Amino acid sequence: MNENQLREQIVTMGRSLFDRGLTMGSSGNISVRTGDGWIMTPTNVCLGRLDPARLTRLDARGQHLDGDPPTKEAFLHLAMYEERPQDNAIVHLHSTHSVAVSCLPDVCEQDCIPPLTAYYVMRVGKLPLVPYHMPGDLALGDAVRGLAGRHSAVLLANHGPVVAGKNLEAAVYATEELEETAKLYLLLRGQNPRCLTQAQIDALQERYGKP
Ligand SMILES: O=C(CO)COP(=O)(O)O
Ligand SMILES: [Zn+2]
Repeated sequence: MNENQLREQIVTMGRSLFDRGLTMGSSGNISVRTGDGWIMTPTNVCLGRLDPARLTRLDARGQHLDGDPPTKEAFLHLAMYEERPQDNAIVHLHSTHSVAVSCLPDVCEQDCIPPLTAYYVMRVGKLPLVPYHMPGDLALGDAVRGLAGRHSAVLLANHGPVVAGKNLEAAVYATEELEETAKLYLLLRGQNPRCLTQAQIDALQERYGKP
């Protein structure tokens, strides 16, 4: 895809996510890696009403080139890209059920949501919790850097998911799968649901690879 197509794709995906209530107000941000840097959503914009011409462009060193000022979490996206050279897009949302899980007192910090379904295992896998820091806190970058090599998705405590994918479509699919599985997890809490076994997980990863 050329740069204009990537810009249009960010706008289309942002509108779709917002229109379906997957993020609210001016929350969330999206980025894609280009041949010579990144295109990101600007800070304090609604993902449902992005202007392709005003998206932020960063150079290969992460410096602001043009467009509106970048998301306050540009450093967090860059930290994740650094650890995941195979990925070219990142989506961060305040999707309600995922945020709810990130606030639970007894959440497992190594893996916040059990392997309830095949598609969750295929698109997300293990989901570590990143300790709470305020949005824009540079400490989030270090925390994510330590996890992103092994995990394509992380959950920021009391905040929301950050999900990488090989392209924007893949990152959005994984974010949607995460949100729906978080919803299932909350529906099933206290009911001792049957999860996929390790053998079932291994078989999925053998056929479809690790997310
Ligand atoms: O989700 C957000 C902060 O966590 C949104 O921040 P930005 O508007 O700076 O992208
Ligand atoms: Zn956020």
